[in-house]
Amino acid sequence: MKSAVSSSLFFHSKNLLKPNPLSRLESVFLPKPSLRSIVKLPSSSTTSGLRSISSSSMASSFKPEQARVPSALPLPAPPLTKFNIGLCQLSVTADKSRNISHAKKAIEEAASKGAKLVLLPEIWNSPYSNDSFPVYAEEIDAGGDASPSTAMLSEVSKRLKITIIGGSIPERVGDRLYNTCCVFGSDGELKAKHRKIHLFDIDIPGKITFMESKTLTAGETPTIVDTDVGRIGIGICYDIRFQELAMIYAARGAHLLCYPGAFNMTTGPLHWELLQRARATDNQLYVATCSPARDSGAGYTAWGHSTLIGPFGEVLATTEHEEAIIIAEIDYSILEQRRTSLPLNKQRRGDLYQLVDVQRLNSK
Ligand SMILES: NC(=O)CC(=O)C(=O)O
Repeated sequence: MKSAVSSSLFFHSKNLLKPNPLSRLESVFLPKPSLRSIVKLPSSSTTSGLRSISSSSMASSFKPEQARVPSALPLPAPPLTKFNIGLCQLSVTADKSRNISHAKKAIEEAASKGAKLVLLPEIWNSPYSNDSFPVYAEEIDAGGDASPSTAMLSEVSKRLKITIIGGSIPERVGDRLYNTCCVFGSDGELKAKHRKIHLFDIDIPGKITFMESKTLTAGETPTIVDTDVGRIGIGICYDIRFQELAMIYAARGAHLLCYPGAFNMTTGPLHWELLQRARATDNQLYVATCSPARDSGAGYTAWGHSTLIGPFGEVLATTEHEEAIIIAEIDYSILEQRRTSLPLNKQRRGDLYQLVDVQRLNSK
């Protein structure tokens, strides 16, 4: 078992940031002529045979508003535009009460460094294994002693007046187990619960075999929640591979997608950052992820590399595989800027394809 947390175990992201590419991106945006010329092409002009774009022709014949069914909601005005997010990349042990007190101290440290939103890793109160899930599972809806992990999250979010996306823990409901993320508002109330929709069943011979479906049941609904720090869509780890979920959240007006996740040593190096940047770039919103720290002696070795991605696909803050607390700024005013400069939402071809949000459609 690892020693209890001390603040020296944690690092401010500034020490660990990769060179911030935003400055490079700004220089892409600042000379604006190239982008302006794309947007301002007169509707009659063509370049090398490419069809020109103007919002009037798109609205009439390309039907961008019909590319999302029901139509996409406008981006809501967030309660605040700029704030700090804290990503707590935590070590996880077999000692559940240590994991809970460790997470509590990390949240307190993130808040003391200015985080108004804190994100925890996937399965932070238990080892990530099918043998452990039933043993560590909690009855979240019962609360109190039946769910010490979420009782802690509720207490700390209320005391510190912050929003917490509580990573995930194994949840028991009758004879079923779920991989569940709880969102607590700054009043300590449980605002939303996301049960991992896509179970992680993988078999790459000689590399990694893991079947979550041996013990877990898949969740049934996408989860998007209005908080003090904006509208947030939730996915857990493998959920990030399914772009339709992220597209649905974007069409419902999400500012930020949060994915607690524990990628592994086979897929992590190739896919983890790629998927985060893809979800952010395609949907022109922020994406935040949080992994457990790596424990090479564990049955399942997590890749680490918790990250914040901006709406142009830029890595704003990241870390390696050790324990870390990343503190990074989110600025929602960038969302409209990016969407104005690169107006994907006005350029979709609703005449050629449509994304159907089944839940929203059926609730009409
Ligand atoms: N652990 C997961 O849920 C997902 C993962 O590791 C992968 O998709 O790869």
